[in-house]
Amino acid sequence: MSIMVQGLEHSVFSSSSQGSGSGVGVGEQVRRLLADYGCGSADRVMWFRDDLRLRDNAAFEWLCGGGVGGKPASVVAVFVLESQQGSRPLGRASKWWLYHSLFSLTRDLAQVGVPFVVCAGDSSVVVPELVRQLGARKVAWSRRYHAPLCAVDASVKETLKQRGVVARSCAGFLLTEPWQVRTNQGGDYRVYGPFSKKAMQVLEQERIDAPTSLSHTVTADLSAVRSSVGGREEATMAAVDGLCLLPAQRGEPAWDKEFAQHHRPGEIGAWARAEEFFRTIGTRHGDDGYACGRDFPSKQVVSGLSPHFRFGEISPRVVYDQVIGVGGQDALVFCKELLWRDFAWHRLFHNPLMEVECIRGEFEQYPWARFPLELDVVYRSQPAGSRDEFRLVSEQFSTPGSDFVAWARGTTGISLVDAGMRELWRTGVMHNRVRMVTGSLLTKNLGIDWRLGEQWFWDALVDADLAANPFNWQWVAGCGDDAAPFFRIFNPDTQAKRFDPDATYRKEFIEEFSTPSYPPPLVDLKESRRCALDAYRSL
Ligand SMILES: Cc1cc2nc3c(=O)[nH]c(=O)nc-3n(C[C@H](O)[C@H](O)[C@H](O)COP(=O)(O)OP(=O)(O)OC[C@H]3O[C@@H](n4cnc5c(N)ncnc54)[C@H](O)[C@@H]3O)c2cc1C
Repeated sequence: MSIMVQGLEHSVFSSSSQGSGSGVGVGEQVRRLLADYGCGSADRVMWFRDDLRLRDNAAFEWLCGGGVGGKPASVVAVFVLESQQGSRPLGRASKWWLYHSLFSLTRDLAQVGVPFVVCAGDSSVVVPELVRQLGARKVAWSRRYHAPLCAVDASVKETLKQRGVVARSCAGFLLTEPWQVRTNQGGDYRVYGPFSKKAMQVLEQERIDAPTSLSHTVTADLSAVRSSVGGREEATMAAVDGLCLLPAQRGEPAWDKEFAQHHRPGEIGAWARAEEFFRTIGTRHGDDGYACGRDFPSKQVVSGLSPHFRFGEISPRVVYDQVIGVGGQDALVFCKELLWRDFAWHRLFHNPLMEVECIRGEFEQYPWARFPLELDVVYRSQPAGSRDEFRLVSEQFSTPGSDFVAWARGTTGISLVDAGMRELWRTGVMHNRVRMVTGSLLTKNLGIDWRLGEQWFWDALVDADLAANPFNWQWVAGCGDDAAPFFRIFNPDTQAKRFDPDATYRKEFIEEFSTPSYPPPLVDLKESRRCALDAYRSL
């Protein structure tokens, strides 16, 4: 299928490698696409994926280094919204983020005169074809670590190699690559404690071995880069629009109306947030420091960097080095949190089916409620506050289904859970402690399969991450690697008393907090806890 977008009709390719529904082959589609951008030829191609930044981007730096025969190199950048089998389609909130991040990168690339080709399709076909038509001799990208995506990259590399094109992949998405941190026997880690200890040793060794390469003042020598054709910013913007990443472009209600108040996607936004965090980690200590304060959702002590890491707008190594350099307990605790991200990817690398299968196989027998999740129905249901309409929608579901809608829309009558789910809905993020509490209520008190919660978070989080999301859901449900023991069931009321003692957080997100219109609890916490433990013992 090819669609018409503000005069640019070639940005969405058929998912088939053979051609579009209109019968035009990929080769012809790419030719037209490049014509839209006015791109004739280029020496080099940078394939951007989850590394939407120019600073501290090793692949981009490598590509931009040196010219060709004494002349500056000409570089074309490309981003493909991948549609091939095996790539998990982005959730709605992530699409919102991507839209703005691509705009930001478009502007940054335009400033250095690099044309940025944006399209959708099967990257294993589109990228080699684009390289061929441009006549490029060098291609670079940042590595990724999920098996189906690794397979795509390997196939692209092989195709390019056969044509004599040099393809180089570089690290940059994580602090440590999943195979870098190994047990003394050479195996992978399943427990976080020893993993983080070893990972910190690896990072320290890298710092000793190559101190200058980690200074992070190096950015690509952009003066050596000149586009042979000049930037076509408008063409890129039209192509980004053509991807239909925003709810309004798909005719959905404006669930994103508050997002821009909370987030600034893109490299500049990532640095603004990081610099603010670098200032606070060195100046706030004790109860208000990161180590203690990070568990309190109303204290603004966490970094808020997760969506920026997710889209690679800032490198985790820059942040790690800067924070560890501050010294002290708060800095150390933060760096260890950052290593949970690496651990999740380490586990996904060794368990590519983590999103669909319980790591601890016996949990497949747990009697969790499962039902087909129709996210559109949840989106159409009324937000909190309109109970009558909400009931109308939930009547379409079985009891567990309607419980799920109540959970997703923040109308369970359990205040910390409702505040978290409404925070997620309104802002696209949720505080970590509240993610744990909401996940526990869904899987243990409401008895609903963790995979349904994972899907909702995948759709609603701007930081939805291929590894961190299923990894943490399995952690909460008790069936994952180094997971919370099943019998440790969070009591949301006790958690609220402890971490939101004056209800500041709950009042921020629940307008009708403590009023008669706030619903009664959907579930008896004690009784449901007892049922969950009985079911667990029967495994
Ligand atoms: C059920 C559930 C689902 C989650 N889904 C995601 C997800 O899809 N994407 C995601 O990035 N995080 C996820 N997390 C982890 C965590 O909640 C977020 O990383 C954190 O809330 C982001 O806020 P921050 O950047 O202010 O964190 P900070 O406290 O400032 O931490 C710094 C960074 O460390 C990393 N980090 C911290 N905790 C974790 C963790 N438990 N697992 C992995 N990385 C961590 C993140 O990259 C984060 O940005 C999930 C947690 C739970 C319990």
